Amino acid sequence: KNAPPGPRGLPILGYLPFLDKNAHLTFVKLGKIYGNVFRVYFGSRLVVVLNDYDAIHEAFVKNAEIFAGRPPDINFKEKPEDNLGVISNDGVFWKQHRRFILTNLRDYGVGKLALEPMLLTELHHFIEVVKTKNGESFAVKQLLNNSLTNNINILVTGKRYEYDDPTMIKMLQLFRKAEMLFPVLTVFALFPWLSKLPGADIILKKKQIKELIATFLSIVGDTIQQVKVDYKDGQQSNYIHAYLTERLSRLQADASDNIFSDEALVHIVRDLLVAGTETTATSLHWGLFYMTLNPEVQRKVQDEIDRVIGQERDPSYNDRTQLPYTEATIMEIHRMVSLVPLSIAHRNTKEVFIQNYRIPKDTMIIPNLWAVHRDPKIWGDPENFRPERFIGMNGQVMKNDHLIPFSMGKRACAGEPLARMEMFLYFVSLLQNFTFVPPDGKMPTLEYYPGFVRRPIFQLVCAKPRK
Ligand code: HEM
Repeated sequence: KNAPPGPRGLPILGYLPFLDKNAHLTFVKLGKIYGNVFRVYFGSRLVVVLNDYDAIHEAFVKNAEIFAGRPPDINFKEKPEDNLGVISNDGVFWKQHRRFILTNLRDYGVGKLALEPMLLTELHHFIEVVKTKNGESFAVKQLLNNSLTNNINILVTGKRYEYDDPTMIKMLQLFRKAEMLFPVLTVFALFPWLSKLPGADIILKKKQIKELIATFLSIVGDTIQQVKVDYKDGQQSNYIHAYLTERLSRLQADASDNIFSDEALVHIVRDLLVAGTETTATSLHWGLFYMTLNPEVQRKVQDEIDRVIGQERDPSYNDRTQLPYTEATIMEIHRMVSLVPLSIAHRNTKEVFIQNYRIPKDTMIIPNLWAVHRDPKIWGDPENFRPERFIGMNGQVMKNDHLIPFSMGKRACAGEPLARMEMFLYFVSLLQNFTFVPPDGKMPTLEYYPGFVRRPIFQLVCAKPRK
């Protein structure tokens, strides 16, 4: 009764055979037929899709506590002890770990000027390497991964790696393998039951995924062991040290408190490294394509940077109030990219009504962030790359609540302040130093691989030095 409407699927398979490999596009079409809260069946599992801003806001903000759950099986977990990370967990474990991550990142100066020197040091290394390309075309993603993984590594483990350090090389190989497996990992995130079918080992590369996860956890485990060597009681100089201190003080207060544990630490560090590298690196990758494709926008951003910062001084996060057009361009990149188009699935922990539809307890909830960012009712001309849409009459940045690349509510991206700082400093520094032109005379295409992160298929950029 009062269930959301939705298409009929096939027996057993549900709507699965009718989904585009980019499910967000299928959902936009279904939204036009069934409205912006509709249901589909993935196999026998009920899924409710929230397909516009109002529906997502009503669920994730107005009913934040109820929608803060995650489906228990979305993250390729075979045993309960595989579920010790922060991204795919919920309940008390998730709440306490999430709070600890947010407090820690804030304490290390994330989102504030205190973090800037660290980010700028890493950024200088990155810019110097881009300069060595001498205006020739090159694949930038690997380098972005190098640099952005260093930022999150310094915060979490206290370590920075040279780009040719064996640990860095090993980590980046894993990121590359993970990227290749994104399409199948997404299949498992949405249809976990498929992993139990005969043939999943081969067709869905289950074995490779298991190996990848095991190798990643083992590298993280080794790193934690190294970081522990110089740990002294009470130290908080990086996330791992702070975690050990917190665990100790909890145990002193209550010997049975096992929420903070050695095993959980490995999974959480893994989550932070993965979430903190791939996302910002891919957003910047797209950003450079949009600059290549829109030279007049690039010129305006560069003029603004030259006027406010000049060619010599490093950018500062404080400059953003003086760089409205640059800020607006970064916002437009986030909107066009919609990096995680279907975010990460949520679960409602109680029965609830959204837009008068009854959503039974424990339903898998998918917010279509892509649909919000391409909604013509909000943006008018959503297909056009037009930073001016974020500039008000007074020439200042005009925030728009409908821009939600980090999602909304209690589960919104825990790294948003870090990502915003990185996006600003890297983008400004890149355009201060280089002009991006079509590599080998070819315009980048905007095609992307299927998967929960929209990754461009085109790889090359060409960075012409400006000085
Ligand atoms: C442009 C960059 C980024 C984008 C677009 C992005 C986007 C997202 C989105 C859409 C989610 C899911 C939110 C939800 O479930 O409703 C998420 C979760 C998360 N992100 Fe990010 N993210 C970015 C960068 C980062 C960085 C740099 C970190 C590093 C700490 C990070 C850490 C996390 C974590 C830990 C979660 C899980 C939060 C939870 O489940 O409570 N992200 N992110």
